[in-house]
Amino acid sequence: MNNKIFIFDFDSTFIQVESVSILAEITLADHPNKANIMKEIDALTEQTMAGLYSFSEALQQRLHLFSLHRTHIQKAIEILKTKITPSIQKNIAFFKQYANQIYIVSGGFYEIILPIVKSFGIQADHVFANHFYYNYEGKVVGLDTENPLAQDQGKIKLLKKLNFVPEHTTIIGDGYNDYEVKEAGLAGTFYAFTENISREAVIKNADAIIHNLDGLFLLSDIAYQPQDRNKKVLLLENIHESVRLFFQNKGYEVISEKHALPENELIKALSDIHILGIRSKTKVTATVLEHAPQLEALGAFCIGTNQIDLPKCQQQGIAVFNAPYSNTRSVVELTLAEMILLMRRGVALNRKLNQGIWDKSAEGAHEVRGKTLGIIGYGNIGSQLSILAEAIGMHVIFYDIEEKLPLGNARALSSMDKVLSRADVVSMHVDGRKENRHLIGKREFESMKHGAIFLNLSRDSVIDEQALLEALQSGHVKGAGIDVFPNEPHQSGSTFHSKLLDHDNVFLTPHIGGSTMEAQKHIGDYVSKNLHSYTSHGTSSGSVNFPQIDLPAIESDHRIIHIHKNTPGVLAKINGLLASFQNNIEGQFLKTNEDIGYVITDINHQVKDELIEELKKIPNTIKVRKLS
Ligand SMILES: NC(=O)c1ccc[n+]([C@@H]2O[C@H](COP(=O)([O-])OP(=O)(O)OC[C@H]3O[C@@H](n4cnc5c(N)ncnc54)[C@H](O)[C@@H]3O)[C@@H](O)[C@H]2O)c1
Ligand SMILES: O=C(O)CC[C@@H](O)C(=O)O
Repeated sequence: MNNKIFIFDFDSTFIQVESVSILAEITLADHPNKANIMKEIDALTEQTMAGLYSFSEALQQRLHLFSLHRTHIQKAIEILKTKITPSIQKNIAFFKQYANQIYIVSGGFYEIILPIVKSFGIQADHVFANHFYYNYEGKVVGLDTENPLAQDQGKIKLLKKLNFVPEHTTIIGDGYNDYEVKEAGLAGTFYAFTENISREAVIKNADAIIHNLDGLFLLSDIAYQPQDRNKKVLLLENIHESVRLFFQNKGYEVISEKHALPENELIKALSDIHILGIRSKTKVTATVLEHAPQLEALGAFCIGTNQIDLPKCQQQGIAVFNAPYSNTRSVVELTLAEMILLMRRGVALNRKLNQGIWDKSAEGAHEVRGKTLGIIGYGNIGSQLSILAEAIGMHVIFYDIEEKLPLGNARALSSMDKVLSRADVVSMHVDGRKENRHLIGKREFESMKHGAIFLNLSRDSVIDEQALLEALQSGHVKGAGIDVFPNEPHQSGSTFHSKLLDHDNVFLTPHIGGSTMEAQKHIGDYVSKNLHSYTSHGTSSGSVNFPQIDLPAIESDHRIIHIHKNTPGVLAKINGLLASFQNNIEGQFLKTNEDIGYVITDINHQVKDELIEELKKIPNTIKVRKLS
């Protein structure tokens, strides 16, 4: 329908909330009477939106209840960008496809609305709203009252000026003033939009009630195909709640489980999943991946990715993301705590006291100050531990297979054996690569100082548990702190077995090095943002197995992703096909690694399904996706 005009309201329609309430929340943050003022503001909004009170008076009254500055407006924009109505966010492609026919008409504020709707392809001259006046200090001193939208019946006055053909005009909103446009004969259709709020006075007058944007697509004769209506996310292992909300707000369908799934169940669960989120427990094997036909991206909501078959992911064009630093500090803090506790024979004394035995003695208890800490693996965790250990008076020596800058007074030694033989405390912080399996076994424990403390908060495979047990039993190793185990249970609350249970100076924790509220929230934010950027814009930065391309959100172009085996000539074939479909390339980005090539192409036409099918037929193609 080329001549159709869609007019969208902004507050509580395009976004989930009223921007005036967010502005008030920000400016009144420390105000002693905040709660009452907010109530007054919300009541005024409600009465106006239900058509019971003068719009212009309510607008002025609300703005007088708090004092607004330019900086508050910037802050509000950042908050409101995260509060876009889910079905609107999900259908960004609709706004881009129909950008010339979509208008925003709002009693809200132009300066807030424009930066938000711009990324949906809506142009500045299609946005109508109020404008602030500022003084020289950036303080808001009023509104442009000449603007019809600052006045009563403002939308009607504006629509008269715009002079659209009423029969071709549909207005979509949650307020009585949206309905009034239809009542005045300026729009042929009014849809009450109830995804965020439903008002009796508004819905009873509507041509139809639409609970989300899908309603509009059903009722209007438009050729838009919602694209990610069926995009599904599976989150396992109790990933932070904010991740589920993030994806739901972006319009994905989310399934969230507290535990890991064994291979056979994972295979069943993945049949229609586009994004999988796991932590360290879920084993994503080649067999699992072969049964995940829709999988586009995989998020390890942790540091380690050794539980994932990364080469197989690459072969199947599945991008993998992790959070390389978000729980680093949490692991370091626990390591320090364990080190101190074990140096004081804390486990044994605590156990005795719990049995009712008072054993007040300094025997075998030492300060960590002045002792030597040997770190194996001086990566993110190892190097941060080094700094904090020095701060409490330890000497630090370390070994890493790669050349690393020693921080503070730490000293790099030329072999692991040298570190093991000189350290009072040995702490493992290597990654879980295959070559590190049983890096520490009988010989290595024997080469440690008599009475050393040993810590492993890295990966279970790194040590030979039986050898550790023997070293503890012989007293050669005085104490151990272990956070990672072979055969960790899939689910919290399960029974756990280990050779190391019930030992007097062994401090065991259920793989919680990174499990703090702070770390889990940071991990959640970081990985989910990267997963969404990848599936919606093609941005691969932060991926551990894909060539890194960092791109802005798709503006007005149509974007195609092509993933192929890294062989010569594929790009030429892609471009040949694009030309044969009469597409003009507006931007193209190619990066390769040893195995794959990753091409992102923005073209000037809507991407045809036939083109995608032809692109898939290019030899060595792994995956093709159209993004808008
Ligand atoms: N317990 C937990 O909850 C928890 C939380 C986070 C991370 N981890 C684990 O901790 C480990 C370290 O994490 P990170 O973020 O510091 O990783 P990182 O990749 O930054 O550092 C690992 C370092 O180990 C070095 N290394 C690898 N093999 C080695 C070897 N054989 N000898 C010496 N050095 C070697 C690497 O060169 C690298 O510098 C990882 O195994 C990670 O999975 C555990
Ligand atoms: O939280 C987890 O499951 C894993 C923690 C840790 O081992 C990591 O790799 O980040």
